[in-house]
Amino acid sequence: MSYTNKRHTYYGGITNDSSGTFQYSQRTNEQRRKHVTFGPYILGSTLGEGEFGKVKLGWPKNFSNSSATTFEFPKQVAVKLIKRDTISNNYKKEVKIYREINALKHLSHPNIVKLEEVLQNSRYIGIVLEYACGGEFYKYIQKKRRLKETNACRLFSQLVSGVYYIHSKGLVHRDLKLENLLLDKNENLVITDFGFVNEFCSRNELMKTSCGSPCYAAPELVISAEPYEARKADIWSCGVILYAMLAGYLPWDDDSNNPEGSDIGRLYNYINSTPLKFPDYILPIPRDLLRRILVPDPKKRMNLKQIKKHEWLNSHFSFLSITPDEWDKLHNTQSVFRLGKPRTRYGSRPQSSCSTSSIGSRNDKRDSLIIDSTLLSFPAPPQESQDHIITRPASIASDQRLSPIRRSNRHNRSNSAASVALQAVVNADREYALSHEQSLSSAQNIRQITVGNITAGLSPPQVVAPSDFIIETTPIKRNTFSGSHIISNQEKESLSKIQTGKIKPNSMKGSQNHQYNKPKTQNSLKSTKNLHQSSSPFHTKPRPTSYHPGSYTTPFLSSNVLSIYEINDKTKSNASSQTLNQRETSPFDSTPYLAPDTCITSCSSIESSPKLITQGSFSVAKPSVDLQSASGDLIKYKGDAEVATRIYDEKYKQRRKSLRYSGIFSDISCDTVTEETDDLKVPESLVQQREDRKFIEKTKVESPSGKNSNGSQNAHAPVKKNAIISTERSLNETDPVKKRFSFFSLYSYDTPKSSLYSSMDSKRKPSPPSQRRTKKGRKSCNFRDFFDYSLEYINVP
Ligand SMILES: Nc1ncnc2c1ncn2[C@@H]1O[C@H](COP(=O)(O)OP(=O)(O)OP(=O)(O)O)[C@@H](O)[C@H]1O
Repeated sequence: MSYTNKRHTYYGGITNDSSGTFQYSQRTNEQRRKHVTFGPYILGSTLGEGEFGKVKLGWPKNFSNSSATTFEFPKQVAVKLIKRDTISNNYKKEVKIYREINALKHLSHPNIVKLEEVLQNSRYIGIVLEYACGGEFYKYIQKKRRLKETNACRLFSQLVSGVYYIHSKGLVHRDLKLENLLLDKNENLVITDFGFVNEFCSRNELMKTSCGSPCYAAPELVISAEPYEARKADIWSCGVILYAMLAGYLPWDDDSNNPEGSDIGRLYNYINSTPLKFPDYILPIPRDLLRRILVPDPKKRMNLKQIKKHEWLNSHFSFLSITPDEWDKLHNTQSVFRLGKPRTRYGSRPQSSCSTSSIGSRNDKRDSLIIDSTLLSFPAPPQESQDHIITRPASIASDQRLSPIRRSNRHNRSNSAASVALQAVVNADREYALSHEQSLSSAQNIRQITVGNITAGLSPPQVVAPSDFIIETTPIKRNTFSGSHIISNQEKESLSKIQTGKIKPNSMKGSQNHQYNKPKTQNSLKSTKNLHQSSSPFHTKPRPTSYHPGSYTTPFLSSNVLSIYEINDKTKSNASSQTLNQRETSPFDSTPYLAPDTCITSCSSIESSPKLITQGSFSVAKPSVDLQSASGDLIKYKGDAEVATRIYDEKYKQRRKSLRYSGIFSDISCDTVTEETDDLKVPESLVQQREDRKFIEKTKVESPSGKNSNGSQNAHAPVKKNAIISTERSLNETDPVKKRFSFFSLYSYDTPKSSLYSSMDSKRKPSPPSQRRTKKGRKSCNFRDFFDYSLEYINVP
């Protein structure tokens, strides 16, 4: 059965002939004219649609095949196009974009989506991201109904490694969920959507802004008005994701008093009071891990360090023991340390970059560490990202909720696509089981076979791009029950080779570590099956979605939750009495005070071609103002004569050449937070910034004009208003103001259905930047202003 995945269609002159081999066909000028371009990229099919607009597949305009005999695939990217006018009046959206870009520039990890660059023209901002061709993770689970333990273990390890890395940088994701996970061509997990990212700055610093989706949000975000430990909230979300991987549905959705999950307060009370339940097929060891992660009390919840050491993840111990510093160094040494795709029955080589790998691993045999030489041959810059704001859900009909088919390609949080999809799978299962009560066991087998066949049929063409050569560092031999891969000595050697200097994963003793007596996979599965059989047909599976935002009805907040916030509002001091609405309007609100490094140059001409606005590092200087301009926003490709405008300073160019696979540059001042005990240390630079802030604040109080009591110019005045801007912003984060109401940040800011927001929006009419000040005196501004401030900041000598 042939398989054409339209989503990943490459229109750049490749034809797929009947024999399954790709050929390069000469593009005529006529064909070229049809191409829509954005800066140096030709845009292809729409990969998805989100809050900010479409995400398009892209590839370099001026790609030329260097080899006459073989075809090399151009590097594909995902271009997230954001219409400037959709964000110009929406500060929250501005902030999300800002956060996302800034965060991604500091993250360089194989399981975190990579920001290539950011371009803009007069109409669009384009965030160019690494293309995760494996598709959306929730669809992957949906296709498989639930993941095998080995596969779930592998993917969860990657999630943990990625999240640990994020935390090590002093950041927290705050919106981890299935919808924000993608897969790369090797079926590795890719964490995306850093729109809610924030920094936690110091040990146990608590956050005030609740983010994330209700299904994945830690209970403390909802049922308590206290600031929360953001890393622990991320860990909760990881637990929910793991549960969904293993069970095929989300936990805590069987409250008969709240069958639709429409009362969020009740749901979270239910979570707090009801022990976690597991379907029979989840085995004791992963159960144990889940029980320790999904603990409502964040203080009792496992931290990532403990999770990494859990028995269930022993087979991935070596991978998990690679420290954030080591990841950074690995990337800085021009070597790429990538995870290989689990072997499929079609062979071990990776799929072409044009293909999708979301079909899933068939064998789950490999989790080897691989040096992907293709990556060495491509100069690649920083990283990507995405944003998510959850739209205030409309109440959807139950039939809609059950539909596995999304109405459109639109990535609509209001329907919590992952939840809906998972629910549909489970419902289908249930229906099936009901209609085949007497022969459930055999029916299940048949279903499995059917799924297997479909999967096989859908497998993409097996094309080996010459550049897809992978060096597997060692033959894989397993000695664990799950078939998970353990790094062998040979691998260790290879690993050490690519690590220059003293880089050595701090612990490579994984192979000795997981020889505990777990049952063999087959047995496990067998026993699972038996259990499943025995429990059917009376086994009532919990519904797959306790909470998808689409299920909320109008009073989506339970009164008890609401009252907490009302009380908080009343008790706010004068200084902190600004309403939530007002707080929400500031683009600086809860924005990380990491020095902004995004350079948006003002577009003087209406029609200007996209310009590079992100340069990969906080220390990169502002691009020259006299940016070239050429015609065209999203323009039809007019042939080679058209020169794409792309701004690099020479220094940046050099860096991009010398560094592969990441936006982590050697001169980045983004410290790695290392763990001492169970908690992470604060980066020194952050401590310093905090001290500076305190000093500046003190100075401002003493003398607003920047002069000290002696009338002389304050010694720190040269730190300039830029630092003060940063200070003001970050001070806001540390205000002793009570936590802002959780759900306001969960829903879109301008959805007409949101009555809560409609009133806010009316108060949020933008005024000229110079006039805009919140009650706290923080200056707020539009997107352009916002980045201008960023520029000022980074230009401080
Ligand atoms: N790097 C990528 N590779 C492949 N597909 C992607 C990539 N980034 C985004 N997509 C696709 O585009 C869809 C929408 O992207 P994204 O989630 O980033 O948009 P968004 O504006 O943040 O919207 P939302 O907040 O509603 O999710 C995703 O669901 C995914 O299918």
